[in-house]
Amino acid sequence: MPAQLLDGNALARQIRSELTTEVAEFIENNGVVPALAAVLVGGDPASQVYVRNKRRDCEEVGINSTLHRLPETTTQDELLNLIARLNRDDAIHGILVQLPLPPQIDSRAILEAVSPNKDVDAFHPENVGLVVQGQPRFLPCTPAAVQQILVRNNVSIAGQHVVVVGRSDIVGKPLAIMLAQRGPGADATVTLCHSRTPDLGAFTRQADILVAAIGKPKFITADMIRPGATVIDVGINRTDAGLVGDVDFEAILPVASRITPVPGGIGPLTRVMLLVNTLTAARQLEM
Ligand SMILES: Nc1nc2c(c(=O)[nH]1)N[C@@H](CN(C=O)c1ccc(C(=O)N[C@@H](CCC(=O)O)C(=O)O)cc1)CN2
Repeated sequence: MPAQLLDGNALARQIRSELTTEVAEFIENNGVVPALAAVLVGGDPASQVYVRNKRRDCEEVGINSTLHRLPETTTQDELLNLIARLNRDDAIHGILVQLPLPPQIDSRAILEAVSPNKDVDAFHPENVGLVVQGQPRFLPCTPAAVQQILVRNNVSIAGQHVVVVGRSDIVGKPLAIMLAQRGPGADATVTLCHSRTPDLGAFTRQADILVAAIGKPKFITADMIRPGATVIDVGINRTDAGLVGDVDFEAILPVASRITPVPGGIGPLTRVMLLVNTLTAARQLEM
């Protein structure tokens, strides 16, 4: 039997509908509309699509969004000035700086300049530290999307062996920590693999749940999957053949028990988690 598709689009729709109610209640109780400021530097076509979609999602659930579009030549100081202004603006609850930033800008310095209370991507070191300590203010969006797709599809995590391939600051590292935490949606045994892991297949074949977050098209092949495993594909690679994930979807379909598609898997849920964090930020700031 082919693997069950874990449909990120359908789940994202469901969570947006839940959020629409929660946002309306928040507005009624506080007389304030949650607001996200999106910062887009340069003309990267994919980033433009992601930001446009994030703003459309905001509109759907009743969150205000503003777009700060800066040219490719923006300097570090210009961007820092904008962020300082958004930090001070009481009408803004969440700040999103779309990555990647142009090479003249030190991304780390920019992400550290965002007020931790408005850091709805959870990239600020203070928020990373809180995630590590199991006391998150916000959960990072893509790792939270992976956790939600598992939890909401009743995939057992506790006691399962999760193998995460990819050690990025945005996905692999925080996800490994979140799934290994004590508590609901976690309690997994986690192995974090990366480009220097020898005999990667020997690790991935032990996975009850395999998460691919390497950024290489179709890198995970069918022989690397334990029959019956759940496969979560975080990759979004633009190739001549279109948008493909990090796993060889067609070949893995008959081997896995569940799999996320690309597109339509983790991507749309990542955007939903930004909405969740923006509402959380508004609740915390308007308390
Ligand atoms: N500030 C941030 N920058 C970036 C992040 C992030 O979480 N915060 N992650 C990625 C890009 N990203 C979010 O910004 C993102 C990528 C893709 C999708 C998505 O919905 N993908 C769709 C396909 C859309 C398409 O046609 O390209 C899907 O998978 O179905 C959402 C968010 C880097 N930057």
